[in-house]
Amino acid sequence: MNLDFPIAITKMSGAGNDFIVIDHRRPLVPEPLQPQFAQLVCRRRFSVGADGLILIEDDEELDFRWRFYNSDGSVAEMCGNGARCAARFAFRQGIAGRSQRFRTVAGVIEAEVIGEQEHVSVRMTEPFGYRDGIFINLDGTSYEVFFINTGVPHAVVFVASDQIPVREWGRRLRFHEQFAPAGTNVDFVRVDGDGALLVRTYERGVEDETMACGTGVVAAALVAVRQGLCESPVDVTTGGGEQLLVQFTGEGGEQGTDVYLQGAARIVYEGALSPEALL
Ligand SMILES: N[C@H](CCC[C@H](N)C(=O)O)C(=O)O
Repeated sequence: MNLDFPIAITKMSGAGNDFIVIDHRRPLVPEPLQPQFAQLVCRRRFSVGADGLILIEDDEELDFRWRFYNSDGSVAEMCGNGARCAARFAFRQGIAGRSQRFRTVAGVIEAEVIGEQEHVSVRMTEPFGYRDGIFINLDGTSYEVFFINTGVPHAVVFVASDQIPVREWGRRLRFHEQFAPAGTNVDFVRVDGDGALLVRTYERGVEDETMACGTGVVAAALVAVRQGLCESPVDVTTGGGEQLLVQFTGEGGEQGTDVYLQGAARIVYEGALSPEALL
């Protein structure tokens, strides 16, 4: 790919959901090449490796806008963990202050960079499209599957144990006709006695389990509250073992409003891509 190397990148981790973030206010990768660029740089072991690519760009009225690509090169409307990382990056680069507003395909995201502990809180887009009463057989047992869009589509399944075949069951639901043609992310949720959640997620566009999914833990919390299984604020342990906090007003489901996601957004390293990162 004939680009203007070296290309400065920042590798970030939002609770184990990892991203390559690039200051793209000076266009470096032509738009038609961006999906392929995302696939190549997100390829683990052969390149940087990540669940997604975030390009930060100027916006006429907001602090910035972003382009978000999954590791398979597909564009996603929103990414909760990626939004937290983008806000931390923008603050560190002087692109925005601690309180920020930026544009995504799903809508305008408000973010707050909190203190020095690398924590960021983002206000999510209003959830919509809540569905229940979908029963799907997974292991000889019929599970009720809930659906809600928290910026991207999510199917939510409550399980008694988190020791389940996330990749196998996740793929079956991700491609299930109930969620065609857009497909969906899939969240497997165990509710603890104290009303905390453990959430393991199969992500559309990564096509594997990720260590955390921000819109996924929000979907899980909204459905769990709607089902009377817990109350906001909801502590969530993610598949990678890190903690995220979801809080909102209202009864959950798509009646959840003022939805916030908070957690760490870590800067892992800063570096520069060489042309060999795209072979
Ligand atoms: N893979 C998702 C987008 C990223 C969501 C996830 N990483 C998050 O933190 O919300 C999709 O294509 O719908």
